[in-house]
Amino acid sequence: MDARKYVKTALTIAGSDSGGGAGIEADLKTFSAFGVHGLVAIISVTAQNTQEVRAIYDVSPEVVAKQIEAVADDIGVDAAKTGMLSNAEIIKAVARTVKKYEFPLVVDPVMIAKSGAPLLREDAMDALIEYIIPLATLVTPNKPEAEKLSGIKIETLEDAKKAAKIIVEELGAKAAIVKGGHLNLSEAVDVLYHAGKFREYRAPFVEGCTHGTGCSFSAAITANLAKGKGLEEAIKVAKEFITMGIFYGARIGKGHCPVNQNVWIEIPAEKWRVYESLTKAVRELERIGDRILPHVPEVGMNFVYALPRLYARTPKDVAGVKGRIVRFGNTVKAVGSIEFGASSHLARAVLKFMEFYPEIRSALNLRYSRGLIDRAQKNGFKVSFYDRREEPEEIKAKEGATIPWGIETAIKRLSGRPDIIYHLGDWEKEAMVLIFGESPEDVLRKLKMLTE
Ligand SMILES: Cc1ncc(COP(=O)(O)OP(=O)(O)O)c(N)n1
Ligand SMILES: Cc1ncsc1CCOP(=O)(O)O
Repeated sequence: MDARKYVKTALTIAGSDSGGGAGIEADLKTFSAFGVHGLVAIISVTAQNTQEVRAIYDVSPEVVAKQIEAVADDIGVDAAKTGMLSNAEIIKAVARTVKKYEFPLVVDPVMIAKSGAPLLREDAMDALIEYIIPLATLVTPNKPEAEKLSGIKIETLEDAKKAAKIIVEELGAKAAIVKGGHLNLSEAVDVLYHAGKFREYRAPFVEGCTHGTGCSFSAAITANLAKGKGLEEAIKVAKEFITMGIFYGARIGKGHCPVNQNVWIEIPAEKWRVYESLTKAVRELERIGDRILPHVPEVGMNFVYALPRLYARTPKDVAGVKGRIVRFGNTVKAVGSIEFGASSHLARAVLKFMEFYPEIRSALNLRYSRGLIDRAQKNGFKVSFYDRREEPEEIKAKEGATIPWGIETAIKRLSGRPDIIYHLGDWEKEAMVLIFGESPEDVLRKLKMLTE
């Protein structure tokens, strides 16, 4: 078996961003997120952070060409992209060199950094149009870049379509996608012109981090082309990837924070870890069910585990037992499967707790009894409580607000992190004890100490 054919490679010909948000660094992280081996030809070193570009030092055109040849001749390139190309001499060297190979080439016509610094010299624009655009499988300009390339003003979606068509039919690219991030529409709409047809890609505008979006989007398309996807499918995946990367952006630095490329693999990986760990813990709970039985509330129990704090925002990001855990003969039993979004009450309790203590991601509920609280205190657990009768009217009036209010009240009442929070109930509300821990195993450990 020749395992080499299963490893796909993508080459980025671009500048380095010392802040790790855009350029080569964003491209490599994106390639990795798609399981593609990344190759590089660095054209420029920038001293850059989230606020500014402090210096630019271009590599010689000869060394740029040598980098491309070195990797293409030995390793092979399944797809490539260009980013910052900086000057006309580098542009000509890149064009001369890539022409010798047959890989698909995605061109992100980088001109100006988000911080406002020019990354393409004024006099290099003509060279970009003359030498690079005609070699492009796809060009991925944003609005200002598309305006420069096409020579038309873009205000509407129709203008974006015209610009994409000009880039293909007049400048010679095979396809062009004009990104709608700057278009003041209610959605982020990108317009592709390819094989004589238009196609729109839509995604909701999300609040988040945008430094490196152009680089990461074009790198995601390149990685998917390297994996053998067709152009339109590669763009569709890249659009999902970038929307997620912006939403879960890495909030670092004081300026434009960068896209989070890791999220594409980290959320699915963390979801699996959460699922596995909770499944094991629920099985163990069922195994020791006879001693849990007296503590099962009338409404049943749940056992939850949230994604890490960066990704835990709503109950959908918290796994729990569908249908809860109930009394079953002389033991307890999970009614349904473990699913994200299966819990409402406990999920909201954990999400609120994580705002104060992000490491506390798991919880379980029991029927309140004075005995349990006494045992908790004897075991050295930190215990706090809230009184539903003290709940302010405006919180009562808001759907789903009682539990977060109660958890916050109980946390603030205590100095230090509680292990257990209880409340004594109210009219038609059962008194309840909530055990919190870093993981389901941690919660189980506390539960075992309480119920021995
Ligand atoms: C080295 C380097 N290359 C490209 C850029 C552009 O990145 P950014 O300013 O975030 O713009 P988009 O990539 O989002 O279009 C850069 N800053 N540095
Ligand atoms: C009613 C209730 N109140 C606190 S925990 C609990 C039971 C579990 O509820 P959910 O399944 O919504 O987490």
